[in-house]
Amino acid sequence: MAILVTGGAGYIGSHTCVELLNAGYEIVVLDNFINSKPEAIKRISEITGQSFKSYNIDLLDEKKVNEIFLENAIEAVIHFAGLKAVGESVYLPLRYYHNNITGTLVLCETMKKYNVKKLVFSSSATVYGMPGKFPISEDFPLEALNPYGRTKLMIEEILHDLYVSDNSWSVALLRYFNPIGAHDSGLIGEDPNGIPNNLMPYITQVAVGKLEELNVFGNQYPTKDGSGVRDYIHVVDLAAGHLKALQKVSNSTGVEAYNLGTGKGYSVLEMVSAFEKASGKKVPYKIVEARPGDAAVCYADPVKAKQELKWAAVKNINEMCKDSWRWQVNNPNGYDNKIEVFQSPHMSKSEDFFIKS
Ligand SMILES: O=c1ccn([C@@H]2O[C@H](COP(=O)(O)OP(=O)(O)O[C@H]3O[C@H](CO)[C@@H](O)[C@H](O)[C@H]3O)[C@@H](O)[C@H]2O)c(=O)[nH]1
Repeated sequence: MAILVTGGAGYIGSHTCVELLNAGYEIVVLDNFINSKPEAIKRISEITGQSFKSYNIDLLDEKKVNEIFLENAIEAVIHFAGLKAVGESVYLPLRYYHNNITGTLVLCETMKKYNVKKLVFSSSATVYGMPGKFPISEDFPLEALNPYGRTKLMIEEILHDLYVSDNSWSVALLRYFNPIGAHDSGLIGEDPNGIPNNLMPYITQVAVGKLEELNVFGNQYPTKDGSGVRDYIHVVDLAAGHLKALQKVSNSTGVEAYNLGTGKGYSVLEMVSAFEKASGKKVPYKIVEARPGDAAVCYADPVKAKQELKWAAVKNINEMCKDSWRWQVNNPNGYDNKIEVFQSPHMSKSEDFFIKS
């Protein structure tokens, strides 16, 4: 029996595949490689020393998705596949609704057809909108602020309806806070297209000399230093949370949402100094206007995941920064061309960050 991982070549998907293989699961990956690279698949095998089936298939292609279930004995699905850029979703709402919602409908229809009813869904803390108090627990009111967030919220609701229609389904809705970091091999990590939208890849690209300086979006928030506060979580901790959720859905029925965060908030300026300390690199920055739609503060109450999934994040901010940096230094162009030894003129402690061979 195998676990189907949709979007398994992506940032969180690839790290989860490594944890699944290391834990002895058989996996089958589906990815359309629109926002990911086939090289990630090779590297998952390189890290784990294991091979697995990977299909270059779009979830919208019902016939091909059906073939995966015909060819493999799928017992459960971890569903990462989806478009995820907030800003882009505002300009391309139909693309986001079609891809994320219809893709999920095709997946669930096929699962139903093959009597596979265990699903771990990649949701997001974005479903809390702009909460007024902290920490955020799973019973907070839900709200979407953009089409991307609305797709996550709508999919959560669709999965609830599915369970109401058939109580033999078992679904975990995992609401991620801010994943950063990378596998400590330096072989897989976040590989954004073009200029990064998110803080950590932006910081690492400044540190490696690809971007000139970081723009800190606002310093007038009601936070300790005026910059925005988020709950950053190591992607390997996040991946481990998926294995715990998989065990949970395998042994029960129902639909449950879980926050996957650390419960701690760090400001943008604290992240800059944590990164400088971990990497030995300076990160020049300037304060610019706040980004429209950004919350001042966002951090999780992770107690439900601890109690019900027996999961808690264990990696600290220093490990998150070190691992993000190692990935960036070893792969200055992401997966595009693997550079074994990268000599940055700015590097002070570079030997720490070369790919382990
Ligand atoms: O160049 C940058 C990028 C970000 N920030 C700030 O850094 C923090 C984190 O921003 P970012 O990394 O973009 O994450 P979020 O805006 O918190 O959004 C992430 O977290 C959400 C869930 O909470 C998800 O819905 C989104 O997809 C995901 O990108 C915020 O205070 C931003 O204002 C900067 O100051 N400069």
